[in-house]
Amino acid sequence: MANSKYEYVRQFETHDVLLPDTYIVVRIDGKKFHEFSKFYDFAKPNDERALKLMNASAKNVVLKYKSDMILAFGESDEYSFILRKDTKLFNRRSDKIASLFVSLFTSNYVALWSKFFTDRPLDLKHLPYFDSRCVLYPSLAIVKDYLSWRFVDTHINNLYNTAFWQLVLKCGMTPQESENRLSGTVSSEKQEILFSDCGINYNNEPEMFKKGSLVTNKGSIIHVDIIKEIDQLFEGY
Ligand SMILES: Nc1nc2c(ncn2[C@@H]2O[C@H](COP(=O)(O)OP(=O)(O)OP(=O)(O)O)[C@@H](O)[C@H]2O)c(=O)[nH]1
Ligand SMILES: [Mg+2]
Repeated sequence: MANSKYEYVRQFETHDVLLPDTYIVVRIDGKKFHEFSKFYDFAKPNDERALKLMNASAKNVVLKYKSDMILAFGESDEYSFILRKDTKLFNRRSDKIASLFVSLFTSNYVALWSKFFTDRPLDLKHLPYFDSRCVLYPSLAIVKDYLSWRFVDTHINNLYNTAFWQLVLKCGMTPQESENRLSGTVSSEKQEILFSDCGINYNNEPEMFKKGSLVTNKGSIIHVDIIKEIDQLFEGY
């Protein structure tokens, strides 16, 4: 197309190119999923259908960009996609990567919804949407700490939420009473409360709830102890 006198406005576009030779993590997070999960009556604290839908959507993102991907990890309404430090994807433009990942994820989430929520169609006034950001990590050691952070977060949140909701749903406590019961307790005490008050052995809870979900760059979805496996997961990167 011929240049027009308006062409100069292009100069105002900035391209935020991510530093070379640096690991890129794209993290997406459900917007207002507290409300969204309430509207669609997600099971508390973990809805298996919702988590599997997140995993299936993430798997399709991983497979689309598998040669650039090391792995992805998800819990609750969030997913992190960890890219190779030498990726040249979209010339390492941050806006492109963040926006394409989150729109591909969201379109998959919507398209696959009915496969997991078989008797609850999506309501046009309550559609899912996600935010997205690219974060750079300069060394493999820090990338490992990043993944370990998300894994430990999964564990801490899940233990608290499991104990909190079991005390409410099984023991008939009010949310305030349940919060008071758990206030100031460490992990082992929460597990003990779960066992003594609710008859639940935390070790027997589903692996996906306790450990989150990891998508390998071949598209397998696994639930592993990230801290134990951390070096193996990043071997060769
Ligand atoms: N019941 C239920 N709720 C879930 C599940 N997964 C995610 N959620 C909800 O999603 C929220 C995710 O946390 P946040 O991302 O901090 O909250 P948010 O409402 O999405 O807020 P923003 O991300 O800031 O928009 C949780 O606090 C829960 O309320 C689930 O499996 N079951
Ligand atoms: Mg959220």
